[in-house]
Amino acid sequence: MNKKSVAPIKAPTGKKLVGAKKTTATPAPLATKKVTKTVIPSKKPIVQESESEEEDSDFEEVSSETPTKKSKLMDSDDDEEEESDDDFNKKNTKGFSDENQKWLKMKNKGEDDEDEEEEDEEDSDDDDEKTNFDIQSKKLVQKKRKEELDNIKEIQSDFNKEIPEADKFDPTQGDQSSEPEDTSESEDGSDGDVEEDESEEKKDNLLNVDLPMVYQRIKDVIQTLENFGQQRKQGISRQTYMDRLREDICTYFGYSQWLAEVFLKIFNASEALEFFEANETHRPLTIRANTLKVRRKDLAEALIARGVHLEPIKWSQVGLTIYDTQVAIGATPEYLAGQYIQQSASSFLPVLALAPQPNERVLDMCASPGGKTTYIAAMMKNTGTLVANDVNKDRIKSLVANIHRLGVKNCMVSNLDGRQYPSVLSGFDRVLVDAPCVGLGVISKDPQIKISKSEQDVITCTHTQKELLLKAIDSVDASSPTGGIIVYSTCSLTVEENEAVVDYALRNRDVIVVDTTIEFGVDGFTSFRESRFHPSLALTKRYYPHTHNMDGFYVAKLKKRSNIIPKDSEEQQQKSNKRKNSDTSSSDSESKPNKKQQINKSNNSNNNNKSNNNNNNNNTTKLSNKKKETKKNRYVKKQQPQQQKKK
Ligand SMILES: C[S@@+](CC[C@H](N)C(=O)[O-])C[C@H]1O[C@@H](n2cnc3c(N)ncnc32)[C@H](O)[C@@H]1O
Repeated sequence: MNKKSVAPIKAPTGKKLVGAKKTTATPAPLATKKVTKTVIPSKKPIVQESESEEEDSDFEEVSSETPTKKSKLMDSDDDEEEESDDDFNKKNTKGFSDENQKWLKMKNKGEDDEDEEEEDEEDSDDDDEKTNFDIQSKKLVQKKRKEELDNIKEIQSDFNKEIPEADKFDPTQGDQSSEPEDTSESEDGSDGDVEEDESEEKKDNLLNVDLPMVYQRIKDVIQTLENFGQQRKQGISRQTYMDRLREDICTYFGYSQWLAEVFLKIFNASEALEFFEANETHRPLTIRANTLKVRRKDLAEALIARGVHLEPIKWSQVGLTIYDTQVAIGATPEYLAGQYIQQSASSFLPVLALAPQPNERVLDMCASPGGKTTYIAAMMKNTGTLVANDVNKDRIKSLVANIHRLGVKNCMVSNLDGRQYPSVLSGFDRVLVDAPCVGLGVISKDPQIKISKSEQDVITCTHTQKELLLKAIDSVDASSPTGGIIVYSTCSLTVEENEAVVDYALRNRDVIVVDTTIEFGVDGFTSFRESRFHPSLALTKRYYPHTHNMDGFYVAKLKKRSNIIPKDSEEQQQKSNKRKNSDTSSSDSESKPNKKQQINKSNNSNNNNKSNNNNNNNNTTKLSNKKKETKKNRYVKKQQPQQQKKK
């Protein structure tokens, strides 16, 4: 399978929903007034409206279980497997979108299931109501389609306008930017009135920008960059074109210079444009059926009966994309009964990679508000022990509410800094680190990110992410008969927050990168500008709004090979250096680290390094702080029997 070309969430037409190449229309830019109407076409999904990764934070938290007539609640101990789409096709439902008809067949078509018949009889009273609903639904669909067409016509008339040759970008003619002049350098910065005037002037200027012209120039410059040899103006450097492009991206889409540059480094110019455009539209609204309470097909039938147009997410056994709905998705009896949770499709991925098994010990280190925790519990079939942790006390409330509402019974919640973990509890079979991040994958949900985030935010996050990941690894038992697995994920896209963090873990712990087992996604970077990462980073996966029609995401799966913590790792050296700096009384001779030990990371390598690691244990770096030394040695000792047990 061509992994890069898979579009996992599709519109019922089978076309990718997002991707500027497919349409002549351009997305509504931040500064435009004209093209602001968001139309939900009849066969396009409803979009996610929440402002963050908190899947159901907008929803009322109620834990009552109120099964409806149509929705058969499963006993939470029910051992039934999640259904395949084939099973689903055998079942029936009132038809909605054409695509739904393929997937959910009409009732009473060759069904011989007695229960179904009984249920049909019961439901016959509802038929008139449903017919009425069908008519209303069709009218709504037609109205929306008309609105959509009108909107597209409006956009097209703007963007098909011929750009006068004189207005096109000519790098030989100096600065022709149509964006406002930079008035930030005020003559008298201390005068508040002057500043206010200038800011008003800026706003006015922004509204006067000829956005269609800027957009056309973005396309022209990209075209030139793609055929640079033939199309460049003589003597004009690629950098000049790139600078023009960045400026125009900032003007048109409203990004800070820094952030536009970040994405122009990650993507080539035309892909960057697709990415920026995708961020102007929301991702489809998706829900996850809670298999502790209901099967996806039963939930789908119940929701369809309420006037919800939906489709299964093809690559998931529990996901549904909502295309249109007559009812509030966060207030149906099925929702209140905990049969589903609103969860972005990308949020399924780390849990699929983690693949928790029944009866295991699993830690979700950064768990609130619990979208992934509750999915993990469902995959564990409410058995074993699941520990859900979050440092933020306020967010713990929504975590606990979701745990209750979804009927999770194998979970304990802790409110700690994840970095405390191995010293509080360890020996887990699997750990998920869904790390706090800058959130560059969720710009469509929170457009403020375009201007609010800075390089410093990335640096701060990266630091925490590295520490959390190392502690997550230390919390796992390498000799777990079923696991020894760590999954690291973020909803951000910088290489610093993703591949660089995993590479740091490879250099500091005895772990290897393994396949996520998710069949789609773009391979992680093994090199990025001046950085070089371990080749196995290609096994990690990136997800993009413009490629996969889901929030930007990163997923890496690690397998722990031994419980040994190299004493001369970068991490230890950094700690040691910190201590040296902070404790002037400690002499240099006391705190010098050992020579850096290289761990052989090759997946095919034998365990030669094991003896090195063991030797290294006796070679513990001297610590200036006695207390810390005692604690650390205790930890190493605690780990040794596990290492022996493994062999
Ligand atoms: C991306 S969100 C997690 C989303 C969650 N996994 C879900 O699926 O619903 C990151 C979480 O990490 C938490 N967090 C931040 N720093 C942390 C730390 N040092 N230890 C533990 N949790 C932390 C934040 O409070 C936030 O809830």
